[in-house]
Amino acid sequence: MAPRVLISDKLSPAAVQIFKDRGLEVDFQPDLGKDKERLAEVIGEYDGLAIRSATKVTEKIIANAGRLKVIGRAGIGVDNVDIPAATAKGVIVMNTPFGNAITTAEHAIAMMFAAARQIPAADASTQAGKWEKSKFVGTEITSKTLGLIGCGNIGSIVAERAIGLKMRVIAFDPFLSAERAIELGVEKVDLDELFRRADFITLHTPLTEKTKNIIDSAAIEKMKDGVYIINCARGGLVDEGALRDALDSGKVKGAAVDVFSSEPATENILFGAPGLVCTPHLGASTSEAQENVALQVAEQMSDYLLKGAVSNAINMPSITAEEAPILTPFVKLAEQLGSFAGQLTETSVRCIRLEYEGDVAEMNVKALTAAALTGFLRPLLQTVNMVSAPVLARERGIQVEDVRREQQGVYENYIRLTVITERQERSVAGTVFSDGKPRIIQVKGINMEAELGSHMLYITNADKPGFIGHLGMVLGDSGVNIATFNLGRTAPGEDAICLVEVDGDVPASVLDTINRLEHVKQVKTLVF
Ligand SMILES: NC(=O)c1ccc[n+]([C@@H]2O[C@H](COP(=O)([O-])OP(=O)(O)OC[C@H]3O[C@@H](n4cnc5c(N)ncnc54)[C@H](O)[C@@H]3O)[C@@H](O)[C@H]2O)c1
Ligand SMILES: O=C(O)CC[C@@H](O)C(=O)O
Repeated sequence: MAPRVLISDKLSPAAVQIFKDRGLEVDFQPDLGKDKERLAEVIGEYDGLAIRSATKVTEKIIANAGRLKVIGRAGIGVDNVDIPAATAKGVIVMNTPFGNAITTAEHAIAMMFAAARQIPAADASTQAGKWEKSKFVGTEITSKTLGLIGCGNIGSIVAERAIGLKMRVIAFDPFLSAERAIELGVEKVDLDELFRRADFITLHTPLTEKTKNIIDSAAIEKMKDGVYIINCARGGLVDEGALRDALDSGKVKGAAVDVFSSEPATENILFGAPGLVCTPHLGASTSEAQENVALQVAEQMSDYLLKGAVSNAINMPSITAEEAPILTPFVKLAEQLGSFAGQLTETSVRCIRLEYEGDVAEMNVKALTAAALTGFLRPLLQTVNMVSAPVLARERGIQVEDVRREQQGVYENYIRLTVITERQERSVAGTVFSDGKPRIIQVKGINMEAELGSHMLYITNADKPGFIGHLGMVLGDSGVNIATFNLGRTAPGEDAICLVEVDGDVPASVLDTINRLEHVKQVKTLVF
């Protein structure tokens, strides 16, 4: 059955066409996102949800989304999605980080001019027939200092444009490297210096605990008299009450605001303030940007739902469409190794170590580690997947390590998973042969070569004559058919392991009989 996608916001119809062309079923209901109750009722029918900013994907929506695999945000900010809830449910959240960056940067520049020259007020006055030339004396921007708070995708485009307009650009961004600053032609400064020197301040950060109210009354106090503030990033970065006071007093000469602490902002403390220019979150609203983000989100979601390729995900390592088929057998192996170890682990786990050797060490090991953790946690948590597993492991205090090495032994690719508990270390290793099938090649340091079937018997025993015959008789007498039989031992007469694939469940009474056979130390059924 083709995956089903719901578009619950006003996305460009280009997205609908892409989904259809890629063979997905798509429902385009551009106003559904605003109706939380209805969305919660229907979301269970979909594998994918494509949104802009009007749809709030809350914990409740996610709880009802039984088959949802991916949420695609046609835009940058994902603050309308409960990411922890999505991650815990194993739902990938992806955005389109570049599709609207130029358009939003252009809006910030337009808003800077609009505030500096009071264009909206002058327009309203002129169209009202007032011709108030002397009322609208503006501020020239050439040679002025523009202070950027946040110099990522959008901030750096704003910087380039502002430099083109002959402004001096200074930037505060803890993650901006000295080299990148030089490349952009911006001067990296600390926040206080930015407040002290900037004639215009523009914000381009996400809203986080650190950036919330980054411009408050104390910050405004440090700024030049007559400064201009532009916010086309997120409401909540600026304390609106403090900005209102500063506009009323004239400390801030103008402010251009596209985003508000509460949206849709049908009323706001800023409205009516002198020098204020507002737009209703229009930063990304050009036909070009909307087309870009819609096409991009539809391609990304289709790639994931159809091929397992992951790009621009907030909560999952990327997997390209090219690498997805190459990675598939290794994902299966990593998941099997995790599952094998998880089913044998009964005490609390301190650390899981993944060692990747040979060709596989060159692959996307983040994804493989996520697959191994998925397999490991599945015996405990049925709904875990590659998205939720790393977070769930962390929440359970499990330290996860991965190591990559060149080929060490005979296997061209080799993955070993070691579980370290309070009591012991247990390793299981595997490889993928050229037939694309994963094999278990080592258990607790004992070599063997086993393909895992859906039902396996794991037996540890002493390597003594007659044991295998007895085991075969117990299984045969109980009507349990053996599909494959794999053996390994440390040395003749020493510790041995049997991995037996059987056709179906082994009743508890049969396990009990095997357990009582001479030389058996442990017997367990494993399900894959
Ligand atoms: N108005 C709109 O319609 C619209 C459109 C697109 C994006 N946005 C918003 O614009 C913002 C920026 O988007 P972007 O694509 O440039 O994001 P980005 O991730 O490329 O850049 C954000 C920058 O902020 C920096 N940063 C993070 N914490 C910081 C802090 N405490 N102080 C200073 N800098 C900090 C990061 O290092 C990064 O360089 C986002 O909030 C996004 O949601 C708004
Ligand atoms: O979809 C929009 O119009 C706004 C998008 C913007 O806020 C973003 O973060 O990308």
